[in-house]
Amino acid sequence: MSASTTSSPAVPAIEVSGATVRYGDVLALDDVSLEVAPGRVCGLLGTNGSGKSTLFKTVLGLVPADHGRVRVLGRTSADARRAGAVGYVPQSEQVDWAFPVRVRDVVMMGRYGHMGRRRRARAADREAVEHALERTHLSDLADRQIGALSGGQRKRAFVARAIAQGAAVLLLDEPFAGVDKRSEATIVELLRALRGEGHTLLVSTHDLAQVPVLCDEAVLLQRRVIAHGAPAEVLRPEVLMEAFGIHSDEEGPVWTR
Ligand SMILES: Nc1ncnc2c1ncn2[C@@H]1O[C@H](COP(=O)(O)OP(=O)(O)OP(=O)(O)O)[C@@H](O)[C@H]1O
Repeated sequence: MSASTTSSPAVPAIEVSGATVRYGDVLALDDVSLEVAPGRVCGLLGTNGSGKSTLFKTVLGLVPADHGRVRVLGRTSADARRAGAVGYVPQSEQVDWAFPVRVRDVVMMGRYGHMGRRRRARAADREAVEHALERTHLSDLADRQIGALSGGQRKRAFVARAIAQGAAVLLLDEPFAGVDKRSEATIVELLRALRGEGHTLLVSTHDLAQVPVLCDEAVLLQRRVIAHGAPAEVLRPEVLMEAFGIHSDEEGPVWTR
């Protein structure tokens, strides 16, 4: 399935300009500006609490910015969500895994925007769900309760939901956290395929070794944007050391705080 909402290359897929977000006294984002062009994969890097999830929620319009402007494919966040143009894979901690729902039902949620008010699934919706389950290698687990899956399988179920939605812009909050190497490889392969189909991806990760493999560009966030550019530029040891106190060893970059 190719990206369902296309746009002129001149219109950024994601545009955040001067966004400041507070939770009470906590300043989570401070004057953040970021543009991601359509069809690009952008890695979002930062230590715990640096504002990555807040940035996703701001792009989705779930957390309001005190100042600044957010556009997704030239639309407001609310319009982009209504049009199904933006899909979200949340962090695992943000999901209630005890909620009694089957994997197939989770993936079907991605189709809600395509259904009428009564949310009656049509053949096209069922086909999209089966296709997404196949692409994420979850067809055999489709009738299981979501809470009865492994961490990696759960992640894949949410990626499947975003695929079924057909969103042009996908926001993935730590898709590799807590997944084994096999699920990680499946997810990387999928994300690359989605990129090849013209989707735009913003992917947060603590796995720095994954960034040059997957991403066209990377952003270092520490409440503010510290650096944004090609992975090789952003992952330079001196930039990481200055921003986060990260050093490299023979296995790649290592977070030290
Ligand atoms: N609902 C909330 N209420 C109050 N403070 C919050 C809330 N959500 C996040 N914060 C605070 O905002 C800051 C940014 O949090 P955020 O979750 O965006 O960071 P993150 O980079 O996604 O972190 P992690 O890597 O641990 O997921 C942190 O100081 C956090 O404690």
